[in-house]
Amino acid sequence: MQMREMGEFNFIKSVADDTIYDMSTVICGIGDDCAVYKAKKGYHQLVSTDMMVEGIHFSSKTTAPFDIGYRLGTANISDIAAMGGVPRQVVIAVAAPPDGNSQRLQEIYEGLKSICKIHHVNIIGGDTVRTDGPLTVSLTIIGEVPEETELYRSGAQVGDVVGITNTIGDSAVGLEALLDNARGYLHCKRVHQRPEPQVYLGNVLRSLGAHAMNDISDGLGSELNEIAHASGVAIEIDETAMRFHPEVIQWAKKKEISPWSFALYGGEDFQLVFTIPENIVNEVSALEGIQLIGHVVSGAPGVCLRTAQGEKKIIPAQGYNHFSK
Ligand SMILES: Nc1ncnc2c1ncn2[C@@H]1O[C@H](COP(=O)(O)OP(=O)(O)OP(=O)(O)O)[C@@H](O)[C@H]1O
Ligand SMILES: Cc1ncc(C[n+]2csc(CCOP(=O)(O)O)c2C)c(N)n1
Ligand SMILES: [Mg+2]
Ligand SMILES: [Mg+2]
Ligand SMILES: [Mg+2]
Repeated sequence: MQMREMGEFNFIKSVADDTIYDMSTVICGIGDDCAVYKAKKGYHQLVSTDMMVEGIHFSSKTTAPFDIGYRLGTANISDIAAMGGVPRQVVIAVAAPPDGNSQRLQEIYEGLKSICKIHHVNIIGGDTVRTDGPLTVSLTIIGEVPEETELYRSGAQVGDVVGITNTIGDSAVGLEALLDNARGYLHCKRVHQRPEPQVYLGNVLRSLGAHAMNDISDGLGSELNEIAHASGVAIEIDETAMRFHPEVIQWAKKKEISPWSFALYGGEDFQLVFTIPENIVNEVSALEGIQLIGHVVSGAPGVCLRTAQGEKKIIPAQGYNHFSK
């Protein structure tokens, strides 16, 4: 059924059930002028918002409707993870073309509900409007973190070790493989379509005493530069320390480019990049899904890659930029 046949209020009704996955915090969900939730004493509230636009963040070639909702959830949950927090509540806004299929939107909600269920995040409200432009979905998320323990981009200190969670560049390879109709590359395609936010590792890193953290949405080059500039430090990444997923290496070889270009400038991995003091390096490196890849050093704020031959190459802040292409 087209959205114009279904109408705004029937659409809202059709997506409003099965949206609360942690009853203990919600006083009023979908249905009134505002949602009402309980904030926990002794915690800071975290708020962030990220949207997805058809043709920019997804297309019918790259992303099924379910996965649009899933990735929208991940992009937002990931920002809470990047502060060391726990995600709690979301509100979603939808701008839909009137001749669009309501079933497709309901599938987007199924994807969003699926990732929210995993992380016990409640969908407590939203907004629905018509647009003559592309389908646009926007999510605002609320999370919490024990007060004064949240991790900022500005916390890196000279002497810290730099790490990431899991592997990166995977999503960008997945996107290229999907756009090229390449066979295989199932891991990378999966990461592009259903990335997993790193809430658990973000919280473990915070409780162990990490100094700074950021999530990788635009590319490691961009995120590391954000940490370096916010903290007023220089960051050196060791070229030989990074382990890439075998599919990333295989794709990079096929395209005759370095796997680093996917990791540094690809984006949408939704892994975490962080800095930790020397005294917790052993504990952190014993965690599953952690790679230590560099150091925080003194010097003018910026990021460089130390090559196997000992050369220093500057890593520019050149991740994905919506207005640079
Ligand atoms: N249009 C805007 N108006 C006000 N603040 C904004 C706007 N766009 C972004 N911001 C703020 O700018 C900061 C950086 O936003 P950005 O979207 O780059 O966050 P990010 O998590 O690093 O990246 P991504 O969007 O890729 O997840 C955040 O504090 C965000 O709230
Ligand atoms: C069809 C299609 N083409 C290109 C891309 C790549 N892409 C779009 S937005 C973005 C950065 C994160 O965005 P934001 O900063 O808004 O969080 C990236 C890497 C894609 N996902 N789908
Ligand atoms: Mg953003
Ligand atoms: Mg972020
Ligand atoms: Mg974000």
